[in-house]
Amino acid sequence: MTQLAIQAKQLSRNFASLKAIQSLDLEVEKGSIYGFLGPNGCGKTTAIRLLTGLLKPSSGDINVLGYSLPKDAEKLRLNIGYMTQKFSLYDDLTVKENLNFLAKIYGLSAKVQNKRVNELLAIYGLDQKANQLAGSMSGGQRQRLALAGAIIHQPELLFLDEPTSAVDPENRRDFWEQLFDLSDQGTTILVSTHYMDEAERCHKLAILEAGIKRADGSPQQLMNNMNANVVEIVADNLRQLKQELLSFPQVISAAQLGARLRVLVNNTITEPKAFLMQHPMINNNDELTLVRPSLEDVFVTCTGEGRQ
Ligand SMILES: Nc1ncnc2c1ncn2[C@@H]1O[C@H](COP(=O)(O)OP(=O)(O)OP(=O)(O)O)[C@@H](O)[C@H]1O
Repeated sequence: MTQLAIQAKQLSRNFASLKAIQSLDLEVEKGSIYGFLGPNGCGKTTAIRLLTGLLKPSSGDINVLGYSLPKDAEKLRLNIGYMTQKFSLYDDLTVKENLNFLAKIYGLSAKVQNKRVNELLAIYGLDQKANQLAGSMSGGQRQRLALAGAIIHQPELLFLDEPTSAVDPENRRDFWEQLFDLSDQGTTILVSTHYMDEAERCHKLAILEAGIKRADGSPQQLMNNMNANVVEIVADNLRQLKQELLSFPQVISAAQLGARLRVLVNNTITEPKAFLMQHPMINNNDELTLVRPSLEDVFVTCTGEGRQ
């Protein structure tokens, strides 16, 4: 039987009349990397704060690592790590002082603290920067320090809220390698993102929109279960063609990618290429190819992002 690190049932949180999270059901398996994918304001941070016990739900049940929240939030605290969007670092402390400070907060003994801090400085390539003020470091270095701080006490479960928003693609790639290392060592990771490529790296993910879970599963399951087929068209006058195609109710979205138009056609249409060929703006010389769906296509089909 799969063991769950996180289970939430019918979880909701309102801020006055705003429904930030609505009836969220969630299951995160131990040892997995689980993603929350969604645009700004969809409720990712609110969901994470509920699951860490920092915020009380308006209704619903939460169980994290066997603790019932919000009742057992204090007991849960030592078993989780939380890297916030703003990387909660002390800019006027050095790299090493930041880690030592966090080690003390988590109650590490002096001997363990020294060993753990040196180990983390080495793992995250910060040993040469140990005495530099955190405030003077680059985005990538700050991110690595924030991660080191979040796992100083070797938590079983790690929450990361948009951890790569402030770093370049190379640092993002390296950061994900570090997450896979932690996952291999048994840490369960819940990470929020608005990047499709990051979501694709997760074992499973939930797509959130306006506080509602629109879909969940592994990236492959989500792509297999999509309710649309994807056709790429190479033709003249793609901008006008796009507008024309969007007037068909069967066309979920059309997006220009350089010289191609990527069109999502509802799968109630069994022959999507033949269906599109009927349009007077498409002629026999134009190239129409049925292509594999991407996670972005899934996102577009299950949220309101499509028809614009
Ligand atoms: N403490 C609060 N008081 C009132 N409204 C809040 C509070 N916290 C969040 N919200 C609102 O709840 C909604 C969800 O916000 P949340 O920060 O969870 O989204 P998000 O997906 O994490 O977005 P972002 O990536 O921009 O942080 C937003 O409309 C936000 O304004």
